[in-house]
Amino acid sequence: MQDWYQLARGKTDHILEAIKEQPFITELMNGTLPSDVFQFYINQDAMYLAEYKKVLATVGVKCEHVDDTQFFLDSATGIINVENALHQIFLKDNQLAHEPSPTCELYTSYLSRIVTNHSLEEALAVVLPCFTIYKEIGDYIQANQTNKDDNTYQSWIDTYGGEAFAASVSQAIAITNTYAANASVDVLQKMEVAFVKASKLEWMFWDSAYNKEAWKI
Ligand SMILES: Cc1ncc(C[n+]2csc(CCO)c2C)c(N)n1
Repeated sequence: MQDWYQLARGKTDHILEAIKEQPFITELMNGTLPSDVFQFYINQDAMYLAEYKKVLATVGVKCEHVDDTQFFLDSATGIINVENALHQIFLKDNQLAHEPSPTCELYTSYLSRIVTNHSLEEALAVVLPCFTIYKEIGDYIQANQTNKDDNTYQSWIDTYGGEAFAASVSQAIAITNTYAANASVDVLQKMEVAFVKASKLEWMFWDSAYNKEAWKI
């Protein structure tokens, strides 16, 4: 029998395929992504992560089982360690922006609204693409690149591809599947909407970085 994640993942095939074709991803894989574009991304991502770790901590607090709570609190702490290390390598303090782009604002606000005002099941669904899409894209880049010894962005790629990150992604999927197994048809429908929308926002986040998205006014 198909579990909830397999079903929801199936609804996002077109989004994953579109992400793999984004110039941000192809140029990151080739090592040709302009450094100012990557800087923009890392800068926006630092602001995204500052919100996302609070979102994960909130999901943890809402979980019913102590192990699930522990998982999300550990993941929130992990962000501070792992992602900050990446930002230290790639983020240049001299030209830091402090205003989130429209897409960064939209994504973090959407996550926060669902996690704060909606069910635990929708909260689990909305935070999941952040784990699963980075895992799929990390693995995709590692499998298709031909320049592992000579890519400026290799430490970013290796953070999300490979085994260490895989265990945490599997656990996030398993927890979400467990709660989905007891959810009503109505809640399952809402979980799918949240999962698909967050997946689209992952596409938009890379797109907005590539185009250095600014506020129109
Ligand atoms: C926009 C955006 N989406 C997802 C990630 C990846 N990510 C951020 S926190 C986390 C969970 C624990 O590490 C993961 C996988 C990112 N960096 N930026």
